[in-house]
Amino acid sequence: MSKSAIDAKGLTKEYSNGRGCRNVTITVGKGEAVGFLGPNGAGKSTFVKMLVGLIHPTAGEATLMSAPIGTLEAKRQIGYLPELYRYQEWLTGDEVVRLHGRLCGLDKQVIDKRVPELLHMVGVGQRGKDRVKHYSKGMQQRLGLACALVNDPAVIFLDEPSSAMDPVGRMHVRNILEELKQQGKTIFLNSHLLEDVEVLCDRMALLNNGQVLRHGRVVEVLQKRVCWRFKVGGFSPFLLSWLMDTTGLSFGVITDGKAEGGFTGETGIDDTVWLEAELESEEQVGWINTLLIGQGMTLYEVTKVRERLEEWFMEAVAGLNHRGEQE
Ligand SMILES: Nc1ncnc2c1ncn2[C@@H]1O[C@H](COP(=O)(O)OP(=O)(O)OP(=O)(O)O)[C@@H](O)[C@H]1O
Repeated sequence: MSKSAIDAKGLTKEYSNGRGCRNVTITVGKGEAVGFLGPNGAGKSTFVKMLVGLIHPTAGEATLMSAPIGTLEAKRQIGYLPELYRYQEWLTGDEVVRLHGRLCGLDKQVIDKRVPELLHMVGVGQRGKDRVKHYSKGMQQRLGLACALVNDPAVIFLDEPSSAMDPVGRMHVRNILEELKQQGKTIFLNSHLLEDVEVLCDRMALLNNGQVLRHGRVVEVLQKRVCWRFKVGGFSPFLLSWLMDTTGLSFGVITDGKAEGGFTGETGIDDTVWLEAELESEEQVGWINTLLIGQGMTLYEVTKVRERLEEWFMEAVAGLNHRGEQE
């Protein structure tokens, strides 16, 4: 039995206008969470639609829990929350989830037990008695999550699951996904919320113009660049250029409020600042400390700052020829 939940080889969908998703090869282990990132129009939804069997690939192949995509065997094992899907607005929330349960072939006893539990879990609760036409967009997304989970799937595909939600709703969804991951579910998350990907996902792939540009384990991607911050007193612009010349490193001065007592660079009214630099090794920290103290500065604090996924993303897509939705 394969250890991978998703195994795609050269999966391609070329729409008649030449857009879509090209030659994507990706393996996701059982119980792993993977984040699929990319600018608007990069091909994320297209890739997921192929995996869940909604559209046919024009080339390549893939399996889900060892079953070829598009087959009933594969579909039985997945849950799918499409992006901003509109549910039957004449039904109540409770009826919508029950309908999904029946479409999945669940027994009535299972549906009777599971639907109220799910509505409670996703935060729809008693609003499940209201018609969907009275739901906000965020509430519809909560309902969609309940629908996606009704068959207790092994692999869950979520396309921007909390894009219409307020911050409290987003945190709620993140907690639900963390809980599902702890239960051993495989999660495939398309998201622009990089913080969610950073917190939740083991691995990530970055798509641009339909192709995977970068991929890797989230911790490894984020550990490649490590910045250090030094809080120093007695600072002056002259010392900054001296420091850069001596070390050959580039130092930034943080003045945007992250530092206590920002450096104005003009009058030296407040000479306590945070200096930030990307270092090649931890050994350089001691060397810089010695240099700073040697120049008469007071060293208050040294901290390691991991790169955030958001910064990584901005850097990865900067300067790219991203076609997006343009001609
Ligand atoms: N049915 C279709 N026919 C033709 N082109 C399409 C179709 N669906 C999507 N596209 C195009 O394929 C490309 C990929 O679209 P897709 O929706 O997969 O991107 P995405 O990464 O999910 O974007 P977003 O982040 O905005 O949701 C886009 O250029 C889009 O315009």
